[in-house]
Amino acid sequence: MTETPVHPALWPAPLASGAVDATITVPGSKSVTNRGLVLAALAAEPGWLRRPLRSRDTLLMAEALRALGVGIEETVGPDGTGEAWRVIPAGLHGPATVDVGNAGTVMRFLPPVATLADGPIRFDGDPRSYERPLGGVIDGLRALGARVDDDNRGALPMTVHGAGALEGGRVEIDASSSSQFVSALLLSAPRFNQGVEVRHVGAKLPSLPHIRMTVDMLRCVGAQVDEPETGGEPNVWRVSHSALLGRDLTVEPDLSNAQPFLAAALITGGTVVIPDWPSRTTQPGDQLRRIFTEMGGTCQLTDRGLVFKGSGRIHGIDVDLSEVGELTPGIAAVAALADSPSTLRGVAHLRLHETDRLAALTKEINELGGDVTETEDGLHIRPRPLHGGVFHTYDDHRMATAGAIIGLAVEGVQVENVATTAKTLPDFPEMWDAMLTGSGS
Ligand SMILES: O=C(O)C1=C[C@@H](OP(=O)(O)O)[C@@H](O)[C@H](O)C1
Ligand SMILES: C=C(OP(=O)(O)O)C(=O)O
Repeated sequence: MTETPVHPALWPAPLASGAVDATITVPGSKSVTNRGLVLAALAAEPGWLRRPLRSRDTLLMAEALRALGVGIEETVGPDGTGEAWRVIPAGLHGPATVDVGNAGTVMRFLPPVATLADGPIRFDGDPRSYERPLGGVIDGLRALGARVDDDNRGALPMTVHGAGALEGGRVEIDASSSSQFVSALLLSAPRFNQGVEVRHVGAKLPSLPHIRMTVDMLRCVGAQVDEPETGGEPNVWRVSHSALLGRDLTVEPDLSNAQPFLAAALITGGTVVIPDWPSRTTQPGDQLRRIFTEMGGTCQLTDRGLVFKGSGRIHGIDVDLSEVGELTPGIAAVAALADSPSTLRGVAHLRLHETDRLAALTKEINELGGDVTETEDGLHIRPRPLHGGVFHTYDDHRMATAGAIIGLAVEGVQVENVATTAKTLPDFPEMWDAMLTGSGS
């Protein structure tokens, strides 16, 4: 047998030697951390963000807010335990430049904030950020009274000419390509002179839990929000003009980043405990309890956290993932190892995520011997025996963790650029090793 060549940029994904048995402390949620930073920056008084995620996406958000004049001090919490960020709001100033990297939350949530600054804010980012949809935010802000120069028409790079205030009011947008358009306009709306009424006019709206998260977090800092789920008009959200409170917020663990570890329990017939799994949350990752149970696991919320066990069998699944699109790469990886076919639906918008995730998953799983076809809005996955090879990641953190999941069960998988996991989980390779050697936290 010839040895698989090892390339420095290739990470040999460890093969599981048996059932995993580990407790994994998962760092804070990206989505909660970045919303928390924006809301704290817009508040009328200082606030705390405890157990924030420190990763590329959240450090870019913090750096951008600092560039606009906000104070963000990294420190230990008021009771001396754990890491915390003290956020000190200030008048927002331009000129400034914001690097969005490839963070959807930064490129969408910050342009509305920039309209409140007193000068031009230039937005730029990774090459992929130029291809990700932003039109709903740009057109929405223009309709609300902002001046935006988008040389790339509806995409980055662009300049928001902050005028120190924004009129706000009613706006219609099509958010079918990203729920983040709605979240973006709502998050800054308490600071618009007239607040906002956002009406989504597209055929579908992905990632609804993330919009619920926006509404919940706005209410938590004192904002007045009317929304469809508490008796409001369908597809319409209203946020009133008001001052925001500076709060002391503890960030929940990132349940979407718990996914690869839960998948490891499922694949190896082992047990993984995730401490501090919230009993009530808007995070889409909470739906893993249902999805991975249907795929063969069992789970229980206990005092120790979520206890998830694999049964040694992995079943295929037919599931609409439109609410939880960011879970698709991890589910596809597990489905490729299942005992029956899977159909993943409702995720056409993933073609414009960090990479075209539907094309990337199809190509990379098939190159390992799999049988995946793209549909109009998802994937058909027919499990076949897989073999080793390079799993390319296209600068997509969730492709890297998907490759690691497959590598648990397939010898010789090498994940290209595993460092891309730094977007939301910088310590992933170390955490993965610790899980497999039984030295998990
Ligand atoms: O608001 C958020 O924090 C997010 C919303 C979703 O975006 P899309 O609606 O663009 O899929 C999700 O995929 C992304 O990872 C995080
Ligand atoms: C889609 C994702 O990220 P972003 O916030 O960049 O849209 C993701 O994390 O899966």
